[in-house]
Amino acid sequence: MRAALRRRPSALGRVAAWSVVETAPAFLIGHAVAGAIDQGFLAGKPMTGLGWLAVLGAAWLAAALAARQVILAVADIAEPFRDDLLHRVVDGVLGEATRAFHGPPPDSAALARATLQVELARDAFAALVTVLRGFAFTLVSAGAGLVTLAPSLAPAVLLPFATGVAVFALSLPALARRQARYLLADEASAETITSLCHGLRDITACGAESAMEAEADRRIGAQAEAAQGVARVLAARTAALAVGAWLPVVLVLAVARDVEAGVVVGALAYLTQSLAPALGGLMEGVGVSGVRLHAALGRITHSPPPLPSSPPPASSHPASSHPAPPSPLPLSGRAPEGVELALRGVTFAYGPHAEPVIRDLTLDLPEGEHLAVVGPSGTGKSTLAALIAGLLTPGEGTVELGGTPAGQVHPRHRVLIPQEAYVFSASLEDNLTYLAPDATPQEIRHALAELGAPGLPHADLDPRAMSAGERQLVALARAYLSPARLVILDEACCHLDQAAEARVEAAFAQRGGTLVVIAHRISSARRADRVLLLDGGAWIGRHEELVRSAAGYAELVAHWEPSS
Ligand SMILES: Nc1ncnc2c1ncn2[C@@H]1O[C@H](COP(=O)(O)OP(=O)(O)OP(=O)(O)O)[C@@H](O)[C@H]1O
Repeated sequence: MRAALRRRPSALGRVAAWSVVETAPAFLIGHAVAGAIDQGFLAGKPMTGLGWLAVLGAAWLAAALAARQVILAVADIAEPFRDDLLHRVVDGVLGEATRAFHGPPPDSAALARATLQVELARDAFAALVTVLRGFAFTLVSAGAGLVTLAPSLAPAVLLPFATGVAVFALSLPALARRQARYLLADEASAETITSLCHGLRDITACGAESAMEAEADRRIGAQAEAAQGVARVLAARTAALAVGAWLPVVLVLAVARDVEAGVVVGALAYLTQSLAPALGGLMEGVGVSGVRLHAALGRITHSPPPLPSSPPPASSHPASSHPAPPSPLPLSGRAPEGVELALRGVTFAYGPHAEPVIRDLTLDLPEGEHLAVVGPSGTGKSTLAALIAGLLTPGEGTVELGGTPAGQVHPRHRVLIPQEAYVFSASLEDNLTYLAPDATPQEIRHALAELGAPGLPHADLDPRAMSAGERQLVALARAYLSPARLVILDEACCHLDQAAEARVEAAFAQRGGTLVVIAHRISSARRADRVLLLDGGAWIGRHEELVRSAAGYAELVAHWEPSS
């Protein structure tokens, strides 16, 4: 900051020169008011009185023009300050990435956060320079005006004013600490809630809603407490303002004996029109911009302090994070009676004014059936999968599993495996038995053999070190071992080769229960008992029937065949 101020002496000079003009009314106000009253209106010379007021009006006009110039000059100081900070941030992040050549790539999210802090720092810096300058020049102008107008009244104004400034200055360190704590708490709750939103699907799939709700609650509570801490220190500002700005009014009136009326009003004008607003502006400016600048610079120059303990919730993208083991499954949720899946007139849109993705879909899937869902991208296959799993609620119609609304079925009784499989950092056994705590080692071996995954490492899994295909095999084996009678594979084999995919689908088909596969290869559709085509409308039938009866399906098959 010092470097930024020193680098532009001409801008500093302009700031000072225009500040003199801007704060000239602070000097003139008392003299003009006293002159207008004593020499003009009380002396029976209204034109003289008006003349004094006109002088003051002209000074205010010039001050308004000067204020504009001050802002431009301050910008000339603040912009290079911003550029400087930005260089440091970019150099720092890129330098770190270059040094750790074989390490992870540059953290672009951290860079984006840091550049945001730079913008905040620039704004706060400009605001602080403006406020401090305004306070200093107003203090000098109004102080000089007061001392020259009414030396006998000056101590009654200036002493309490200095006390008010001191009280405020003393409260600053505590305010800075509490503001910083508040900013951290705010960031922690934003981060938690963002990652909860990103991991919503996994959280629901794992039944971790109540644990995650408690976590969000904890963060929001901490933020509220930090905000109350800030508010308590801010109360000290009210005391400082009372002592510095309003006590002098009483003192001036108490000691103003043998002083002309115009001089008393002039002295009070210095206080109420110049000094008190300057003190209020200082408190607001330093209390907000100063503390904000302090926090932003702290963020930029130091790594952020660790957030309060407890790991973030699992992201839906294992490769980009270290998911922690999910919380135990909740006790709520029902076991369906049978697993016949029934969709009745289901319509679903992602917003009240959005076009429905699924429109009036009716579908019956008896227990044990294997259904493949196919269709061009964006036609609602994943949305249907989420509706069947009870993760989304239809706007109209019903989705029931064995007579129980899909949303009320306990997570153990239906499993949805998305494209990005969820694996947490724990042993293979922990991962596989999450939905089947009683599975025996023999059952685990059997599941892995059936799915063609006997070679998975048994030691603690590091999701980031595993291939996407390995992660899918872990998730598939976990679903295979679970008691779920409805399994939904939403492109869950997309990272496996065709042979491995065929083996997995065959294993699930033999396992029993109902199987819904969102297919990304024609071979998946061929293996299914029936195929549901979503292409804006919905068509259902056996593969051969659909090839004949649905032009969209024939086109899709023709498109897929060469690569299948
Ligand atoms: N959370 C969401 N909010 C708003 N719109 C969404 C959301 N998820 C999906 N959509 C939109 O709903 C439509 C259907 O999406 P969906 O993912 O179900 O299609 P899909 O057939 O599975 O596509 P793909 O084969 O590419 O995975 C798309 O237009 C998509 O942009």
